[in-house]
Amino acid sequence: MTAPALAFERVHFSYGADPILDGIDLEVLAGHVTALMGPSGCGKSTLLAIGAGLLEPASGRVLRTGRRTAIVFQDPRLLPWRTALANVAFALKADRLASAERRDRAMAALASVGLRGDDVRKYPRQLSGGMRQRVALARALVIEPDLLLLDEPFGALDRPLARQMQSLARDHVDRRRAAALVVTHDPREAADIAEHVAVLSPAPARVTSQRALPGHVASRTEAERAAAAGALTGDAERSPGADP
Ligand SMILES: Nc1ncnc2c1ncn2[C@@H]1O[C@H](COP(=O)(O)OP(=O)(O)OP(=O)(O)O)[C@@H](O)[C@H]1O
Repeated sequence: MTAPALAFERVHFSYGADPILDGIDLEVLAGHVTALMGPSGCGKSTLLAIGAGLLEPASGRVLRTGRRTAIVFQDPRLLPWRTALANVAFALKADRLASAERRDRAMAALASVGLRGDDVRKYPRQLSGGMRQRVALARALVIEPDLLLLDEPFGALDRPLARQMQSLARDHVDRRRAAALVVTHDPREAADIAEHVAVLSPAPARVTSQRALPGHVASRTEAERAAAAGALTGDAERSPGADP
């Protein structure tokens, strides 16, 4: 039995008087990627922020078993006054490493997302949107998180690069037996990266379906991926409030 690395139990949340989450029950398992889907504005980013401890639920519980959580937002949120290298190295600040060690790890994380040479010394404003997003992923992975929360982080990237970044996140989950919760609108992306998929209803959101996809993503055949994407599209269409 795989243990949950993150569990939401009857989580409710409102922004002021607007109820957004209406009793979310969801488990994110160690060693697995869980895709989170649902219509725009239903509360997916809000749920991720609660999972990261950035927002407090109005009621319900959030259980986290790992020590380290990293989150990558839709927009990269880099520190504009630091270079790409310094942004990534800064994430290791709490680790009390020698500065040369911090720098080496940050360089390795940047190399893994394809940033090398002069680019690592550039400031965020000097990088393309896709490069900034890759720096944000490097900053998340460099701390070797037990829990990785990704809010559509590959949207700004072209398809081959997006796939490369997905597989980096996937490798991290497999290597470290980390857990990942990944927001996506794309059933095909979910079928390519996830073991589990949860679909939320429009706000105030509940989990309307949860589906385990067949096998490990690495051994999933093209036909299985296509079938899973088709089933997920069906789930989304049957979700209450979905466009007819
Ligand atoms: N800080 C905030 N204050 C007030 N309302 C907010 C705030 N952040 C988000 N909302 C509202 O809460 C609802 C859920 O937003 P959220 O960003 O969590 O949805 P989402 O499912 O991630 O959307 P999308 O798929 O479009 O990114 C939306 O109606 C949004 O306008």
